[in-house]
Amino acid sequence: MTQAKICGLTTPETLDAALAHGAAFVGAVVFPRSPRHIQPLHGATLFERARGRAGIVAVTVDADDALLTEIALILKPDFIQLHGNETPERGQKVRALTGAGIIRALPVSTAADLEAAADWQDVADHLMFDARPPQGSALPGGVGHAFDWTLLAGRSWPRPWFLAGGLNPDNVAQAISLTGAPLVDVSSGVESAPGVKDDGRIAAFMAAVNRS
Ligand SMILES: O=C(O)c1ccccc1N[C@@H]1O[C@H](COP(=O)(O)O)[C@@H](O)[C@H]1O
Repeated sequence: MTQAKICGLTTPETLDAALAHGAAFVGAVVFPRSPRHIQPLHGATLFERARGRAGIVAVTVDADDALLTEIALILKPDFIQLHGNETPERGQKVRALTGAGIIRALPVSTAADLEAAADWQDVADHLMFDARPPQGSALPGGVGHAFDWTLLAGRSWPRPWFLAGGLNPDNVAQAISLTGAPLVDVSSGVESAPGVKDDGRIAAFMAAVNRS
């Protein structure tokens, strides 16, 4: 059965909705340019209710050691999601520095982009295939952009993997059926406006995943 991560949660109500509907992972985005940005201290208070009920993921973009240390000590995530230009060597260092598991987001627009997965097989606990954002995008993720899911059809990967990018309650069942994704990740597709999560859309997304 496919499991889901609901990302970019910023309120107790929407975090509770994600947990109540069975999200296996919940994400806090620590990236000031994002409309979903949360300070580690605020995130620690908010996400404590999820501890032991879902994997807590801190989404970071080329974060420096000082920020990663703050996240590790204060938010205490189960996983750090690397969503920037981090190398596998940097991934090893982030694991050692934070003690958290590693989710590596890989931007995809063509079949060649999938080859980067091999570089991460000894470093990442989970891979995440996310759409490469359109040129000029202010964010490397969370923009509701999808890639050609058929690129993943029939492929297998050395690590459990997430499908991300442009998923929503109306298309997630088709995305799972085409790709066989064991894990899916969503942010803007369960919002009513950028950064504003919607309980009803979270419920509908989870229902579609749970039916798949
Ligand atoms: O959500 C963000 O604001 C964000 C910022 C910086 C890096 C990653 C971000 N989000 C990640 O992107 C995926 C896909 O987003 P969407 O569903 O297409 O909106 C999201 O789930 C996060 O993991």
